Amino acid sequence: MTTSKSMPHTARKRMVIKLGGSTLEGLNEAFFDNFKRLQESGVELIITHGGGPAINRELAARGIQSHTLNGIRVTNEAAMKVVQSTLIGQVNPTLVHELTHAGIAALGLNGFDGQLMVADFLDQAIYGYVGAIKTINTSLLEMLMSGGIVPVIACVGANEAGQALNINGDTVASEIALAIGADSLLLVTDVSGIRIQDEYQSIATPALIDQWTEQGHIYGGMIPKVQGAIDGLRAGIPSVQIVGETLIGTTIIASSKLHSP
Ligand SMILES: Nc1ncnc2c1ncn2[C@@H]1O[C@H](COP(=O)(O)OP(=O)(O)O)[C@@H](O)[C@H]1O
Ligand SMILES: CC(=O)N[C@@H](CCC(=O)OP(=O)(O)O)C(=O)O
Repeated sequence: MTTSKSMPHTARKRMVIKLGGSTLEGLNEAFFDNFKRLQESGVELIITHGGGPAINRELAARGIQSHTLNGIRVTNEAAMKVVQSTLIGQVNPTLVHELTHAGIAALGLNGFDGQLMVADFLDQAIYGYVGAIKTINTSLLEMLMSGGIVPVIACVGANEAGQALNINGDTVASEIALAIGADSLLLVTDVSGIRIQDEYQSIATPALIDQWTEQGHIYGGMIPKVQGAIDGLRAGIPSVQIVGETLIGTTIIASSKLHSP
């Protein structure tokens, strides 16, 4: 991905928080209050979100088949329309409303808005209408954050021809975090981190994650999450965590950090 890389930012901390579709419907006021407190303590926030369960419901209601490959939805033209209308038309405004209700100035966005996420087909023959991000309009995000507005980003990209492309929410989160030079990335999901043989792991390294994935302990929707986490970490995001609604979970650290004295 190339990106209109942001200028080095001020001393304010920046955090990207991705809310998984699996959690969105169960989040309460206390959860959103955490965000308000973070913002009040001077942290600049960007929220990104998925919406897998809501998309599944809409697809089922219309009798449209879809399946996933390594946690990525193989998206045909009909499914793409449903993904676009569900994420942008339903999930995003609901979340913006909840944040507004918690006293946070929030603005809903998707890849079309201000060319926020320009994408190409990832591999049309395999995945159909799935996008890979080419550029991110970081200036737009900078402008909003400097005005105290929290961007709330739906994971729909647009190609140069104006075709909507479906991008996994975890991928969007890590790419946005990288592009704006976030100090930390939080992937909030319906489990308290990575669970291996019934035990939640408080720490994971890329090497362990590779091993767990090969052994089949990490599968489905956890795959793009750990992939986004590792890619982000390797590209320079200082802290990446996969957490549940209590915001406690697995911290992923580079192996070198684990072994350094
Ligand atoms: N090792 C693992 N630890 C925890 N969850 C895992 C693991 N492997 C696969 N999963 C699955 O990943 C799911 C989270 O991914 P997903 O459903 O896509 O969530 P989200 O909507 O938050 O992105 C968990 O609910 C669980 O079913
Ligand atoms: C390409 C791809 O996989 N897109 C995802 C986008 C939504 C998403 O990521 O939602 P979660 O956060 O709930 O997983 C999908 O169609 O389900």
